[in-house]
Amino acid sequence: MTPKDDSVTSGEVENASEEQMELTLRPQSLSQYLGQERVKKEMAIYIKAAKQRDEALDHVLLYGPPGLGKTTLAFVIANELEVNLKSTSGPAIEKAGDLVALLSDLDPGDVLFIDEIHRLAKPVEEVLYSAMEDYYIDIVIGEGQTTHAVHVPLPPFTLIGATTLAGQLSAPLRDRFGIVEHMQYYTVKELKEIVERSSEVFHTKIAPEAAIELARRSRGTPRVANRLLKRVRDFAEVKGEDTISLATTTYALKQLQVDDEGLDLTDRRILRTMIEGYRGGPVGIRTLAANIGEDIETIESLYEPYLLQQGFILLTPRGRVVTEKAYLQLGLPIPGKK
Ligand SMILES: Nc1ncnc2c1ncn2[C@@H]1O[C@H](COP(=O)(O)OP(=O)(O)OP(=O)(O)O)[C@@H](O)[C@H]1O
Ligand SMILES: [Mg+2]
Repeated sequence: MTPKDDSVTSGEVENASEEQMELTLRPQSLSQYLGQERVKKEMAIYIKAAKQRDEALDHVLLYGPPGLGKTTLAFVIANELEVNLKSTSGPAIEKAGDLVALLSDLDPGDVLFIDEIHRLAKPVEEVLYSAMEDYYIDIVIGEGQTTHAVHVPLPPFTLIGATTLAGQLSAPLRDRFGIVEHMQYYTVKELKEIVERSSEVFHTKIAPEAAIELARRSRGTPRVANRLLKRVRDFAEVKGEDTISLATTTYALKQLQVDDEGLDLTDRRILRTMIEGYRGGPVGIRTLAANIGEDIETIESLYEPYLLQQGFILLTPRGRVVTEKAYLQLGLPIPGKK
């Protein structure tokens, strides 16, 4: 089996139909946006203050693992500010000129959303510094003898940057965000509400205990919860159930190879490789990535944070090590214990 086959709980968007699903399910306002209570409370205050002063909201950096709702929140913020949002991503802005075009097209107070902001090209990032700090850009036009600098003033705007790897952001860029919000994994209770809201949107019914089970096994991630819900709904439909039951949910999750802690094949492969190949670690990220055939960024942004948060692995100065909980989860004997 290739690593891509087990993407059922990966946080990344799989295809166009999933993107469509996300659009339909996306909350529009802060009140519809479930969970992330601390982030919401802070943002509500900053948004209100900016509106009262009739100023652009300070620049916002949203960071956290994939599928936790960073893009969704950026759109919600723009809605709440009652401004337009232009959306792009780090790798999509190839030249400084592309950024200038985007920025000069904004109306005062508008939001520019840059996803994967840690992947901006350096020259583009440098242009962003003065744009963020003082709302202007200096660009050089022409070649050789005819070059001259042009000073382009910009409308006051809000940059919302999203990243799964805040550690890869340069200090000067990071420092220019007045508001930095760390997105947390959702609680089971919050995910249950998300599952219930999504099933309403899908016009399906789900038993409360089935919703809890899905929530428990969704790696704290709304995108995963929605995706599992969709698959479980298929199983229920084929069985002719009109309300998704707990039994069908458990059965479907088993077929999808999602275990009782919400770990998928890749999670388990990571733990197994560390245990069987490296006596539980420490293992460096490169070694691990090469062994399981995933790229480093995916392991660092997607798999590792959840395994850490759930206490299956620990980070030590010499690399990651597995904990006893990992042995127990895989049903393997703990070394040195009878
Ligand atoms: N707070 C929430 N309440 C309800 N649904 C949510 C919430 N956050 C996210 N979702 C759902 O999860 C989906 C994924 O969220 P989103 O695309 O915003 O994640 P992301 O953090 O931007 O992920 P990535 O890092 O991969 O870009 C959304 O389409 C939405 O349906
Ligand atoms: Mg996103």
